[in-house]
Amino acid sequence: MKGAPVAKALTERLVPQVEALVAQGVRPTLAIVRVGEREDDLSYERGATKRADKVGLGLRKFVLPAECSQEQLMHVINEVNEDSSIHGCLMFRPLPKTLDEAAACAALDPAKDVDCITTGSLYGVFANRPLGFPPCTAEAVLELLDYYKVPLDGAKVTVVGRSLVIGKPVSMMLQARNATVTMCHTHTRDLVAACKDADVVVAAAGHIGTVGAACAAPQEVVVDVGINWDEKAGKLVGDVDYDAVEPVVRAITPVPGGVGSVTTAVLAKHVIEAAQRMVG
Ligand SMILES: Nc1nc(=O)c2c([nH]1)NC[C@@H]1CN(c3ccc(C(=O)N[C@@H](CCC(=O)O)C(=O)O)cc3)C=[N+]21
Repeated sequence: MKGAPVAKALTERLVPQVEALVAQGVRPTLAIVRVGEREDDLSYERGATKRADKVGLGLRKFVLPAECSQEQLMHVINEVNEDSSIHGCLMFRPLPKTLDEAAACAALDPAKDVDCITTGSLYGVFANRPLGFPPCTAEAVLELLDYYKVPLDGAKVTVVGRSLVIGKPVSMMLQARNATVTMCHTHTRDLVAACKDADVVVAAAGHIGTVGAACAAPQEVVVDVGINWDEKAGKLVGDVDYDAVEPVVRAITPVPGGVGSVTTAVLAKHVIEAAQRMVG
């Protein structure tokens, strides 16, 4: 299951919406806030930049060194908040450990929160109410499954990983679609059994090789959300051992070229919606 056709279908719907806003004198604009040079952040930034070009979004990049102070970061977030030509903000996470991530997230104007980093938006996801936007990556997982007509109602879905960025919210969103969700993590006793028994496995652990050959079964649809830098191979890889799992399972997403490309399309969709709401 490649991401490109899903992203293309989404993008095609977005272009006329951007044109309509531009005709009203508003160019929907995304601010990217990046601290440091993490490979997964840089990958997202490359993808988002290409997507912004395709869709016709404005893009403003705010880059700080990994050793920056909390004050410098807060200053940037404030600048994003105050600038009325910016409609949405994506701040890459995790931030370096020296920074207070929760305080930085809380400082963003909720109206510009296109990736669900503020508490109100998160509440919306957990309460299944349309407040703000869900995380782009979590929504991308659902867009991808819908595009490829993978049934969710009553399906057994195993989510591997419990982060606030992806594992927890995607679990809530799958549950809202009436899936029976099993959340697995580092202390799960039998990850292999939880995966082998599932109709859908969402791998979002953030570690290379979390889902290996032993987890694969013929009925499984595997969505690999991981973006890891493989030092040995010198390339980006997911959480799933693709070569070992792919021959066994019903379907699987590649990395790169899977969820990531859909994520950038969802991000563009959110920025446009944020701009539409601000125009009124
Ligand atoms: N607040 C926050 N939310 C995130 O969702 C988040 C984050 N921080 N930090 C970094 C990771 C990583 N991530 C990616 C998303 C898309 C691509 C993407 O578009 N990938 C292209 C390839 C782009 C390239 O590498 O040239 C693809 O898979 O085809 C990559 C990585 C989201 N993350």
